[in-house]
Amino acid sequence: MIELEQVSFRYPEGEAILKEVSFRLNPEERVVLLGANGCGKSSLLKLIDGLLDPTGGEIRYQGEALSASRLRQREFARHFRRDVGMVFQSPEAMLFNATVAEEIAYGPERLGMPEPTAVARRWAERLQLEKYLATPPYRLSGGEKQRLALACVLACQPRLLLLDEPTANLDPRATGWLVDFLLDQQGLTTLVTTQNLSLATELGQRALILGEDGRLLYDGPLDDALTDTDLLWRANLAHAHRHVHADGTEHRHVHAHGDWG
Ligand SMILES: Nc1ncnc2c1ncn2[C@@H]1O[C@H](COP(=O)(O)OP(=O)(O)OP(=O)(O)O)[C@@H](O)[C@H]1O
Repeated sequence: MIELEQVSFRYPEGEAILKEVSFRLNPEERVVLLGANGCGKSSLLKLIDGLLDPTGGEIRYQGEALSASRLRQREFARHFRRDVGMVFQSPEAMLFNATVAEEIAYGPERLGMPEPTAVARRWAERLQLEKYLATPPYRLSGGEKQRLALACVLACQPRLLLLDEPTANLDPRATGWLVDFLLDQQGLTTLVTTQNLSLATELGQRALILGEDGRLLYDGPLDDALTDTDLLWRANLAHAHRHVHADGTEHRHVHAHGDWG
């Protein structure tokens, strides 16, 4: 469905963020993207969403190279934008309409889907936002904004869904809803970033782990990655802390993030 070949990226005047990253997402795969803060996960999702252009290598969507110039071509842009949806880590970045109802209806309307107002109402209900339909998005709480951002993207029925830390602001009920929703979807490919390794297992079976040097450290079964302390340590996804015993002796424990036992 989407293929990255030796993709490198740097922001203008910045250091290299991603170095020769290659992988392929197959239709209906559920993949979790893991890595320490600042290693380039959000940048990678933005590259796949066509919002940034690689500085090296190539990204292909259904066999066609993705680039700024290709995305200026109306037919391709329409088809790509219809198929691919992304929810940003900071939901504010994508909320700009006057009301929640208009915000959710915006995407379906632009894509020419039938009855965008009814679609917006339905998604507001699913994400328990119906009482805010006439409210400006900026008045919502952090978790409500996150649910609204999800509603906006899901209402467009994407085939490839890119979610950047989608549960960071969500309470357990909304997190459970999202996990169940994603499990129930047929024909959907998902790439999700999370710092919560306990939740990761609910979001995918395959893990991509980015190292702090911008290279892909691991591509394989999530379960295997989560039991590989050395790998997690190298990716800075594990932490160590001291245990002091009653007799005064000490020793260090290594834990994966999200597992503070
Ligand atoms: N617009 C930008 N211009 C320049 N540098 C940027 C920009 N956006 C991000 N960066 C830098 O790129 C690096 C990777 O950022 P990115 O947001 O992709 O990391 P991340 O893995 O998603 O981090 P986190 O887990 O903290 O969300 C960081 O060092 C960041 O400071």
